[in-house]
Amino acid sequence: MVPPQNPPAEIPSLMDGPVDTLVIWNSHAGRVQEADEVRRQLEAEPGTRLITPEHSRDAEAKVRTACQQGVRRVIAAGGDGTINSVINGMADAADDVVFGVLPLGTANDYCASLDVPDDLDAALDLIRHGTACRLDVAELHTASRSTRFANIATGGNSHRVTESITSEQKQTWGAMCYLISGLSVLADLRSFETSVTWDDGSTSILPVWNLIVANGQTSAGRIRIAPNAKLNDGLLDVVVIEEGSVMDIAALTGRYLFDEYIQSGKVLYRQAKSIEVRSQPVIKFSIDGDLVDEEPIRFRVVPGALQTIVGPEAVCDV
Ligand SMILES: Nc1ncnc2c1ncn2[C@@H]1O[C@H](COP(=O)(O)OP(=O)(O)OP(=O)(O)O)[C@@H](O)[C@H]1O
Repeated sequence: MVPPQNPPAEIPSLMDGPVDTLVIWNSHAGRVQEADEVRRQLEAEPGTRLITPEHSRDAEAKVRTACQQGVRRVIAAGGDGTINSVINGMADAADDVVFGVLPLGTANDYCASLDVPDDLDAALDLIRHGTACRLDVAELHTASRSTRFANIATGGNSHRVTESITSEQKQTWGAMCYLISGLSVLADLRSFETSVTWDDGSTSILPVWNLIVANGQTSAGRIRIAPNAKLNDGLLDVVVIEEGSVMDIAALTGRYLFDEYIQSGKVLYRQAKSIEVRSQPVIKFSIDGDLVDEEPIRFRVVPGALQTIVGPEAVCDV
């Protein structure tokens, strides 16, 4: 990665101050069993407080309080679900509070875009010595709720893949569980008559199999679903897979095929600052297993929302 446009922020040292760093440790995350040693190291860092909330809403509340009390950085130790709980808790944090990730999740798709290494020692090293860039987050709004997400929301048939995966399957199969579950959904694909209103006011009406709203590039176990997505371009990448052929079906589960398929132009791929979606029947959207089934549903990007620790090959616009 070429150096970022904005000069990288200095990351507060773990050695600074009495309550410097809050770590949200998700003991339900897929790889948490491998992480005892890293946990010991983090707990021994001066100025670091590690907590293990039982639910994402507890985590969000704890992060919000810590930010109000002046914490200087917050680390999500978990997968994409943990990351979302932390970034929601950081929504009103001061501009200079730094966000980082220790990838304890099953797939950790957002970390692929951040270029946070899977190896936990290397990831801890990045937290200690890496640089931070101001990155976008995505926001979802319906009449009854608003929430932020870091990576990707998937609607249509694809949400049924993540919905059907249990934590036991994640522990047993790792990222492979997404492929196994994807194959089981193929027998029963549904079409959704969908209207997408874009930020320029135009509307597309389409028979949709899947609709993906992406901030990061990969989903469902590192499938590169939004290859043009950049983490600080101030845009969401919208990928619409229309009802189609057997090739479309293969594209839903084929890791490499999907890349080729997107590039073949058979998929509607567009970037926007915001979109509004309505459909018949209602498309349920999943944000890492958190289900939203209310319409209309509006997505928008929050440009430069979070000072985030990134690796050298992060997919940032420079
Ligand atoms: N901050 C949190 N603290 C405790 N539990 C959480 C938190 N965030 C999410 N959870 C719960 O833990 C489960 C697993 O979380 P997470 O998504 O972070 O890991 P994963 O599913 O193993 O990884 P990935 O989503 O990257 O494949 C979630 O489905 C949710 O029930």
